[in-house]
Amino acid sequence: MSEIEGRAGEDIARRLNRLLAESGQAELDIDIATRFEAYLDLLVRWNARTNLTAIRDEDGILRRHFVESIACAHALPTEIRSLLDLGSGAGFPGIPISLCRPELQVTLAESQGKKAAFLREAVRRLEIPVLVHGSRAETLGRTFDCVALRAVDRMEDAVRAASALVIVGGWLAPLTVESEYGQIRELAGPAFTWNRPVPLPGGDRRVLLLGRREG
Ligand SMILES: C[S@@+](CC[C@H](N)C(=O)[O-])C[C@H]1O[C@@H](n2cnc3c(N)ncnc32)[C@H](O)[C@@H]1O
Repeated sequence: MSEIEGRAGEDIARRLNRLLAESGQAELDIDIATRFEAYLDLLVRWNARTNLTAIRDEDGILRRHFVESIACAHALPTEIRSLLDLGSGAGFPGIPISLCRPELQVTLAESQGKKAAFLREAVRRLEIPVLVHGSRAETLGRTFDCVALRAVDRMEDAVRAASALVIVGGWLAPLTVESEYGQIRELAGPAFTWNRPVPLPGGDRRVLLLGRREG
């Protein structure tokens, strides 16, 4: 077993905490880290027969999906109470956010039926207070304190849809690459003012953008 795959005898919860420490983040309480282990197990098993995420190996999922989503969870404003993950796919970043920020009412919007079925099963197994909306986010009929989005195809449509679902005084939170900052600002429009981008772990100039809706 290579160093990248994990140290011999190291369980997933400990491996996740080691990766978090290596990326400068606080380690998770062992009960939360163990729930991430259950999530990983479910995801890998479903992904073997349903195309939930192109990243299929445990180490890739831990590094690319879990560590980045956990960093996002801790960087989101503390005052928010409701959060929508628009285009959640296999649950990123919404499920890690719910595990790390249990005070939040999290909604996952995912329009593909198989992915939404996976999300419902994950929410049931992990016993997290998360609502799964198995349709397009635009049909939700309500707004949120924060709308996060990550790797959603057709960025123009996604950013416009996400912007419209943020309450006045709330936050638009795209996880993206630094080079897309200008385009996202433009798409969100003049109602938003933007904080300095928050660097995300893992390289590739990945950032969390935080735009506050002023009107
Ligand atoms: C490439 S996946 C990314 C998933 C996840 N956010 C991630 O970072 O791994 C994008 C997902 O967004 C979903 N999607 C795109 N637009 C959507 C919308 N308006 N409402 C709900 N789901 C949407 C697609 O069905 C797809 O599963």
